[in-house]
Amino acid sequence: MSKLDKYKGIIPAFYACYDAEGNVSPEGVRALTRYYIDKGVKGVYVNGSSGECIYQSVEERKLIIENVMAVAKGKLTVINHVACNNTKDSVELAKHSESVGVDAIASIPPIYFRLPEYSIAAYWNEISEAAPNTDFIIYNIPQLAGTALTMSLFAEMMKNPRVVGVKNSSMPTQDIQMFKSAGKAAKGEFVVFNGPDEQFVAGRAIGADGGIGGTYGVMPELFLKLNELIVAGERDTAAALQYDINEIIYKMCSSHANMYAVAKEILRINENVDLGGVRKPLENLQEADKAVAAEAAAMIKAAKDKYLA
Ligand SMILES: CC(=O)N[C@H](C=O)[C@@H](O)[C@H](O)[C@H](O)CO
Ligand SMILES: CC(=O)C(=O)O
Repeated sequence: MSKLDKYKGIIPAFYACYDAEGNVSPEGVRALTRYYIDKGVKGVYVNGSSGECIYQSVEERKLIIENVMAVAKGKLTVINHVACNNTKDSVELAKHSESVGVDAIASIPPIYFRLPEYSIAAYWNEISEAAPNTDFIIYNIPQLAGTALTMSLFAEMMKNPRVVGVKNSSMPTQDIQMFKSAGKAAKGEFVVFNGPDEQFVAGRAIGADGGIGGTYGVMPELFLKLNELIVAGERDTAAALQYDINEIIYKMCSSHANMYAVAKEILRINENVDLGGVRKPLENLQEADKAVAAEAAAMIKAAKDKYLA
C-alpha cells in the first residue's frame, strides 16, 4: 500500500455549517462529518470554496476543522484548505491544521492582485513550512482564482518535498495528464484530484486518482458508484450515470439562489441534515428555489433507485 492511497477516491468538499443566526455551528459540523463517515467516502475537503472559506474568519475556520477532526480522526482522510489570501493568516491556519492532525493542507494561489510566480511559490512554501509534517496539495482553479498553475510554477513547487498532489478544477482534462506526468517524473508517485464534478469520468480516464467535489455531498452514493464503475471498466454505465448526475447538477445551478444553498436544502429534504443557509453575499433560497431543490432531491433519489439496486 502506498502512503498516498488515502487520497484516492471520493472526497466531498465540506459545506459551511451555520446555525439559525448564521454563525458557524459546531454541532452542524459534527453532524455533517458523521454523515460522510456513514456514507463511506474516502475523506473530506474542508474549508474550500464549498466551505465558503473566503467569507469566514480565521477563528471560524479553526473551529470548523477542530470539530471535523473530533469526529473524523482515524475514520476519514482530512484535507484542510488554509488559504486566506495573505501569508500570515494562512500560515496560522497551516500551523493549527498540523496541531489537530489533518492529513494534508491545501491552498489556492493569492487572489485579486496578479502576483509573479515567485511570489505565489513563496506563499505556498511558507504555508507548507508552517506545517512541516503535513502533506501539501495545490489547488488549481484558474476560473475563480484568476491565476493558473503553469507548468513552470508546478516545476518550482515540485522542489517542495511535502507537495503530494494537485486538485485540478480547470476545465481542460489535459491539465490532469500534464500534472500527473510531471508529478510522477519528479516524485515517483503523485496524486491528481478531478475538480469539475461534471467531468469526473473524463478526469479519471485521463489519470485522476479520484476527485474532490462540491456536489458529491448531496449524492455521495452516486459518486462512489461512479468511481466503482470506472474501476470495473464499465464504461457505458459510467457514462450514463455521469449524464444523469450532470442533469442533477444543472438543476441545482438553475435556481436564483446560490448552488450551496440548494445543496443544503437537498440535504434537509433527503437526509434530514440541517446546515442552515449560505453567508451573504451568497444568495439564500427564495420560495421558488425550494421547488428547484425538491426537484433535484427527487432526481437524486431516482438515480439511486436506478443505479444502486
Ligand atoms: C468551480 C468550482 O467550484 N468547482 C468545484 C471544484 O472543483 C466543483 O466541484 C463544482 O462545484 C461542481 O463541479 C459543480 O459545478
Ligand atoms: C468545490 C470544491 O472543491 C471546494 O470546496 O473547493
